[in-house]
Amino acid sequence: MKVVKFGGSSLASGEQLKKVFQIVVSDPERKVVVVSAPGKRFSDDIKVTDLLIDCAEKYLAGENADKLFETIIERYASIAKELKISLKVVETISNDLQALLNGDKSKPERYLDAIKASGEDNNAKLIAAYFQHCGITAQYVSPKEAGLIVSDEPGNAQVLPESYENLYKLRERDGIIVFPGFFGYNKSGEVLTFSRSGSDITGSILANGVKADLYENFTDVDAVYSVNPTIVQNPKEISELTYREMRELSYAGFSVFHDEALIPAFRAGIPVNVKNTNNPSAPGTRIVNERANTNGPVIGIASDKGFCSIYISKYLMNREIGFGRKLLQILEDFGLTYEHIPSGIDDVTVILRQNQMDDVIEEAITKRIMEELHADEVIIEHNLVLIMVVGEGMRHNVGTTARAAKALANAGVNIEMINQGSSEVSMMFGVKEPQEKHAVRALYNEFFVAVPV
Ligand SMILES: Nc1ncnc2c1ncn2[C@@H]1O[C@H](COP(=O)(O)OP(=O)(O)O)[C@@H](O)[C@H]1O
Ligand SMILES: N[C@@H](CC(=O)OP(=O)(O)O)C(=O)O
Repeated sequence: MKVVKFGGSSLASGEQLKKVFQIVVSDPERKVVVVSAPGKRFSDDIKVTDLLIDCAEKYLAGENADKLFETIIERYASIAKELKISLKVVETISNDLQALLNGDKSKPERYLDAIKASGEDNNAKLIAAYFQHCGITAQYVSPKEAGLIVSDEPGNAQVLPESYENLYKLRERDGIIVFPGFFGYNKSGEVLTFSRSGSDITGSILANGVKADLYENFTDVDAVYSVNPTIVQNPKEISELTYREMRELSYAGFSVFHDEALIPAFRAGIPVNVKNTNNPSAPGTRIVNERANTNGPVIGIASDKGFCSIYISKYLMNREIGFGRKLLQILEDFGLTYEHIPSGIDDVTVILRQNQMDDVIEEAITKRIMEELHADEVIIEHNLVLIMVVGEGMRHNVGTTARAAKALANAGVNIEMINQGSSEVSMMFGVKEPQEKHAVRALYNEFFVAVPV
């Protein structure tokens, strides 16, 4: 049995849905189909999820959102018209969304999650109707009915272990199951979404739950490329990579597959195959436990914006018991999560996602670190990009860091921070935002284009 997930780009129009149908029926093993909300039809288009967020925020602010509502319903209606299916399903979608928008707003985060989730939920209903219209046995299955239970964290839910046993029962159903991605229900029956792009996570959870032989993730590119194709033109395709490599690359910007979507499939030993809806005969990229071929130390280079660093120096920091704990306690008091902590003898840098910070928080943190930890210096820097150079081959290869650092130096890129050693399969460089593309291209050139020395 295979679980197949289609991303928003594969479901953006009726024409795309016809391809999806052909892909599903061409292989009888494709029994569970996980779907996102309609995505972008062209580069300046707006994803339905983004329209829904905008609409919900207008409702919360008491502003008029009639135009947005119409735009959302029109997305579903145009798909239904293109596919020549009954417009009754669109009427149901319209009524459901209106009821949700008029619902309880006393907990805005939960309200927002319910509206966001409706994008996938309604699309799954529409797609099940289309599959039935095409004459196959297909049914929409709600995550509630299937028992996909998640933690109580709006916009960032995590699957709870009991879900897997519940989902195993889906194996007994006849025909194709069309399952909405991106959300589950907490124990009290409230809707909660995963983080953005989280339909990949649903697919992986279902693959684990039904003990699938393969989790196929259909998107709009032929493969996972060794570098973001919007930064380097026609980059090298990756045919096979490990869960570990993919986890690190997707964490650091390979948006083609959600970083949290690896774990459920990995735990059940289910391989993942990233494929192209627009070119389904291409083999795509396989994500597996171990890979055989190691063509050089590096398999991919990823980069992600939006980080800041807190640099703290204090003479004899290395001898002070509890310094790290007290520092992290201060961050915890502000409800902040951190990403990395590279350190020296008398200095430590904490890297955080910048969107958690503002001027007031930064000032308060600096004050507490200076006063409570008696630091000599505290400097907060913004607009950092983290570049991750990843490859299992780095475990055995000497000199990869030197090659990377030299390539960056030759390209005139100033390295703000290096973190190497904690992970055996990656090294990380911090650079300033304007140097991102330049730095990524220099590294790509070193490891994939130039002849290695
Ligand atoms: N290394 C990479 N390999 C392939 N695609 C990448 C990579 N990094 C970023 N991407 C982007 O990810 C996109 C696919 O992800 P996404 O837009 O979320 O698709 P979907 O709509 O199928 O969920 C590609 O179109 C590409 O622009
Ligand atoms: N629609 C949701 C979830 C998702 O996975 O979407 P996509 O498959 O288009 O990345 C989002 O935009 O976040």
